[in-house]
Amino acid sequence: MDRIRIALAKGRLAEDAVKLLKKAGYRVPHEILSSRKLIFNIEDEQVELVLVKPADVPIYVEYGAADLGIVGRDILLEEGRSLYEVLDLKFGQCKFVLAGLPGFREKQLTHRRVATKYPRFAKEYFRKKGEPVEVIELTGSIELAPLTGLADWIVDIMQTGRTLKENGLMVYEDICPVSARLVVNRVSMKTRRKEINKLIERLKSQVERSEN
Ligand SMILES: Nc1ncnc2c1ncn2[C@@H]1O[C@H](COP(=O)(O)OP(=O)(O)OP(=O)(O)O)[C@@H](O)[C@H]1O
Ligand SMILES: O=P(O)(O)OC[C@H]1O[C@H](OP(=O)(O)OP(=O)(O)O)[C@H](O)[C@@H]1O
Repeated sequence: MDRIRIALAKGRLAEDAVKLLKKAGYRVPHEILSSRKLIFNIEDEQVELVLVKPADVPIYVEYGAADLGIVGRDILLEEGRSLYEVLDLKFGQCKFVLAGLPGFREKQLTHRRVATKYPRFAKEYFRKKGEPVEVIELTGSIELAPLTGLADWIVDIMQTGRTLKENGLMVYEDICPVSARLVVNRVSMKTRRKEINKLIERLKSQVERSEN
C-alpha cells in the first residue's frame, strides 16, 4: 500500500513540526531541515514527508497529493480550501491583528486602504464589519505600508509585538488566534481512516503531554 504522505510547511513551522513528529515516535531523518531534498521516508513507518511552501500546503491536501498537512491557521483562513482541520498542534502561536499608526482611528476617512499578505481574509473581516475598504496585497514587510502612506491599516500576524513596536504601530483590534494545525484530505479521511486516525492519535497525545 502507498505510504501516507504528510505535507509540511517549510520555514518557521518546520522545526517544531519535526520536533513533534519525533516526540511522537516518528524517526524523521535528521537532514530534513538542512538538505535540499523535498521528500523523506520515515523509517519503520508507512509514512513520508514532503516539504512545501506554507501557502501550498492546503493545495496539496485538497487535491490529495498529500493525505495530511501541517500548516498555520492563518494560511487555512486565507485559502479557504476544502479539507478537514483535525488538530491544534499548539506551536506557531501568534494572532491576527488590525494595526496602524496611533491616532489613526479618529481620522474621518471615506476611503481606507488596508495592506496585508492575507487579502481574502482581510476582505471577509471588513465585509463582516460592514466597513468598505480597499485591500492591497503585499508579500512581506507589511508594517511599512502605514509608514509610507501606502495604506492606513494593516491586517497581519503578531507574535511578540516587536515588529509593530519597532515601527511605531499599535494594535487596534485582536482578530483571532493562530497556531499550527493538522489537516486531512477529505477522501483520505474515509479511504485510509484507520491509519490516519492512528497518526492523529499519536500526535494528539504528544501535544497533550507537552501541554502538561
Ligand atoms: N512572527 C511569527 N511568530 C510565530 N509564528 C509565525 C510568525 N509569523 C508567521 N508565523 C506562522 O508561521 C507560518 C510560516 O511562516 P513563514 O514566515 O515561515 O512563512 P511565510 O513568510 O508565510 O511564507 P514564505 O516562505 O512563502 O514567504 C505562518 O503561516 C504562521 O502560521
Ligand atoms: O510580533 P513579532 O514577533 O514581531 O512577529 C510578527 C512579524 O512576523 C511576521 O513577519 P515575517 O518575519 O514573516 O516577515 P515578512 O512578513 O516581512 O516576510 C509578521 O508578518 C510580522 O511582521
